[in-house]
Amino acid sequence: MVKPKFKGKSSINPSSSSSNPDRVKGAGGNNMRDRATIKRLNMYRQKQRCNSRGKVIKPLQYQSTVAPGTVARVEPNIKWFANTRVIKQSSLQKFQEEMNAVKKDPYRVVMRQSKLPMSLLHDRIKAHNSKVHILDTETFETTFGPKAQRKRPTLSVGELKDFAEQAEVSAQSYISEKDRDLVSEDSGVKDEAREEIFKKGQSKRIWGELYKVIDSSDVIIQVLDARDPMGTRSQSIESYLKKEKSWKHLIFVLNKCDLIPTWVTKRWVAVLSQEYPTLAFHASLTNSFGKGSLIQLLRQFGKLHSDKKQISVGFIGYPNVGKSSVINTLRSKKVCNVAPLAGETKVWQYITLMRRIFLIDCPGVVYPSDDSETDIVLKGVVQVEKIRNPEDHIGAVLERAKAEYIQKTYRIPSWSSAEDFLEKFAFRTGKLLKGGEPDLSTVSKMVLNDWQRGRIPFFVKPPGAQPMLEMPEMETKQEELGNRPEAQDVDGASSSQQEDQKLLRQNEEMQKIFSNVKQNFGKINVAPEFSEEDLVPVEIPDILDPSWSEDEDEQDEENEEDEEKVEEQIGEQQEEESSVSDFPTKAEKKSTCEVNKEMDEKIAKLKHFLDRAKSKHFSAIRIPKGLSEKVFNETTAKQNDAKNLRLERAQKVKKVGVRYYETHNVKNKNKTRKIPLDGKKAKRANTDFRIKRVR
Ligand SMILES: Nc1nc2c(ncn2[C@@H]2O[C@H](COP(=O)(O)OP(=O)(O)OP(=O)(O)O)[C@@H](O)[C@H]2O)c(=O)[nH]1
Repeated sequence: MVKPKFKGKSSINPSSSSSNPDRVKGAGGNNMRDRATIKRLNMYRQKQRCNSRGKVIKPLQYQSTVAPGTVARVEPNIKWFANTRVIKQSSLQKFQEEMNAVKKDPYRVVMRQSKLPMSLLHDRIKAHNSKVHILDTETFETTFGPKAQRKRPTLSVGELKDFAEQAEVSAQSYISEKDRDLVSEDSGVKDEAREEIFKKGQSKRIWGELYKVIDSSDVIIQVLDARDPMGTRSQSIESYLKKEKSWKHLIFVLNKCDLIPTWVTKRWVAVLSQEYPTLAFHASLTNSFGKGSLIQLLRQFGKLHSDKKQISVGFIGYPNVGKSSVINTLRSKKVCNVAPLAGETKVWQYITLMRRIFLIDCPGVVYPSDDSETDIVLKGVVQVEKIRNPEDHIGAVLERAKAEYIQKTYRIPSWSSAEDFLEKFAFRTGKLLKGGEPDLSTVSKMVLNDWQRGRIPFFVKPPGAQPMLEMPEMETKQEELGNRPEAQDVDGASSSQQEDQKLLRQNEEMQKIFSNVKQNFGKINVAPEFSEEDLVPVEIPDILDPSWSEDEDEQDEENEEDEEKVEEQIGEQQEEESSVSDFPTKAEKKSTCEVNKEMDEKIAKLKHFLDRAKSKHFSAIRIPKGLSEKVFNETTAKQNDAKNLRLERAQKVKKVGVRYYETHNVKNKNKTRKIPLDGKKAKRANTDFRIKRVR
């Protein structure tokens, strides 16, 4: 039977176009759009068609369901309000006041912010974004009622005369250079566009990396260069963290403390601690300072976040301040690439410190500032090799560093200008071009390299803050908290009080963490030799007081244990057994043999450090008095022993030699050996020689 032919229009579109939802599967390859996507795309693509009089003749797909001209309304849905809760005005006010107080305190932390209605707080801070809360300040009666009082603008002056005086004063103090809105005539001369190298560390990519690190970290460590902490500090990032990510802990690490006098380190730590907890640090695999304290601090942070599986610690900061070096020091091995060139770290990097603590290295970021090209170069952001006119920046070096240090470092007694200095230096080092011209560019690069690597002693003087040894602020805060009524009335605590107490406990823990961290700055091995003037004799009782040193020793032991744990834990997690063996176990520590061996190693390390420092033209090394005496006494004793031994041995050797040559009448042993004797003769001579010896 013949099948009747279908005469009507088929509802299935046989086209294989990518906009056809009915097309045969596989027509567009494996990556075909699904039916829903095609329908959605078609919906976007459609256009309504109108006739010449503007009447819609082909409405849009969903337009056809409602008659043209109908006012449609979106159906309200209960789901829109699912996440809201109503609270009283007084509760809101209480929350805002108390939370604000906690947020302003750098030593207190609000935990689990995502579970709190923090937006209510932000709403109040950003007043310009929020609605005007008239009812907060004015009652209905006073604003709208029959007794309404007209709101007056608040002026700082009462009379027109005062107002005119104020205007005059402000006109006198006006500085046109600081006026950003000042419209000036185009003189046709413009500043030359900055070279690309001076924009290093400012790219979108680097900022992206920074924000990734901030987002992923629970604790953020801002590494600062001890020589210029304020110049390498970013207050904009700090305020960003305070505003947007205030639940993250921010601490400062003052690195490269070995390049500045100890009293300066102490002052800077005191100054910076007033804003954020600050630790002094010297990053080095063999000779570090502050490693134990930092590890201890991080472990305490780990305990504070016991509800989390692990915590991440992000290291942010200016390029070349030593972020990667600090991480390497904490891990006691080279896990991050380190170089005296800025921009060595290109992308963020995760490193395991312990099973529960991860470190994140971040590329160096240059924060927006008014720094000149010279400032940028001297802060170590630009690679010296890439600078086109290095001699332009030498004047600033000679200005910033004391003439005394320059004289000592380069052995040039005097100079009249930067060019004169460079010429003298070029002649002294023999850096000359064809025809005996001094190679100013090469010597300038040498000076800039020395500056960036800390070979020219330099530091920015700290503001005259009093050394704050015991962090009195912490103590007062502790007292305040202790005196709060909530803290004392524990028994009748309701659920909100319990929350308060939990917060209080966390705060107390935080304070305990910082109060446990004490640093003995006297243990920093300051490398450059500073003049008497720079080594201001500031009284540093904790360095000279023996009890302090004992404390520190104890802490050091604890820290060593910490390090053991770090290594053990890493060893368990990763298969890096070799690093574990670097640290002796307690059983090993007990054997005197091992202790001696350790001491020998330490002495060798110190000697090695001294040699290296000398080879780098450091004119002297400052080692803490107690330590240096101990180590050098031992070294001298050892050297004396070795000398005695050598002498004894030499005498013995001499005796044998004397007897041999005396008895056998051989004038020169070597000569006898060197005489070319062929065949049997040589053999016989040797045999004779042996026989003679035996006899
Ligand atoms: N004297 C001294 N030099 C240090 C110290 N820490 C780091 N350095 C040196 O500073 C230079 C830069 O160190 P890095 O660890 O690469 O610095 P970074 O901050 O990671 O640099 P970027 O990769 O540019 O972000 C290296 O030459 C280090 O040897 C320190 O405590 N003392």
